[in-house]
Amino acid sequence: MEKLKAKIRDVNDFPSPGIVFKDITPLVQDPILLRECVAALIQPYKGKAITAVAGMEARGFIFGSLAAWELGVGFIPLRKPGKLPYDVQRIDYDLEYGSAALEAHIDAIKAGDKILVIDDVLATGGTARASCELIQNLGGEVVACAFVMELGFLHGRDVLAPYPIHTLISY
Ligand SMILES: O=P(O)(O)OC[C@H]1O[C@H](OP(=O)(O)OP(=O)(O)O)[C@H](O)[C@@H]1O
Ligand SMILES: Nc1ncnc2[nH]cnc12
Repeated sequence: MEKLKAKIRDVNDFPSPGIVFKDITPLVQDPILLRECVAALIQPYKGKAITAVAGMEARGFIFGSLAAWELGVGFIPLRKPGKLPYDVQRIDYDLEYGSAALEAHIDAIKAGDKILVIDDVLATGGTARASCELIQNLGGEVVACAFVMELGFLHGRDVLAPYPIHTLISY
């Protein structure tokens, strides 16, 4: 996983002063590492009963849709407000650098669906926790949350305590 770390770039003071932003664009531009990264993300869930992968806009779309493809299941986009065209359910939450909201189509998940949640970064856990609650509010079951990296000093794991977590890299 050191190879992955080497391709994640620190950008200081983005998007606001004091934040060290973990930029995954060098990683996703590397075709071999991108494949290795997605393979490692989905490894614990191969052969498990997963109905769909859900990913959060925007970076969760990159890893989530590739993971869905590899697992042979569909992808559910959890989007920023006002982007989904049909009827939505919404959830509001806080993150490391502000507050935000996500929406899902009301027919994206059926009762009993088993959902794997995928994103690039687990920071405060606000985004992932809200995503899990949105999925549950629509009747789905969250099987686990998988992330490329975890910012351990922000204790997102505690916020996500009710859910199994899989991360590839920790800072
Ligand atoms: O654990 P948290 O503190 O909630 O932070 C993690 C979230 O923050 C980033 O998304 P962001 O909202 O910046 O959106 P983006 O993917 O569109 O850049 C990241 O992609 C995660 O979704
Ligand atoms: N420090 C960080 N770098 C990249 N994405 C983030 N999402 C929340 N905090 C982040």
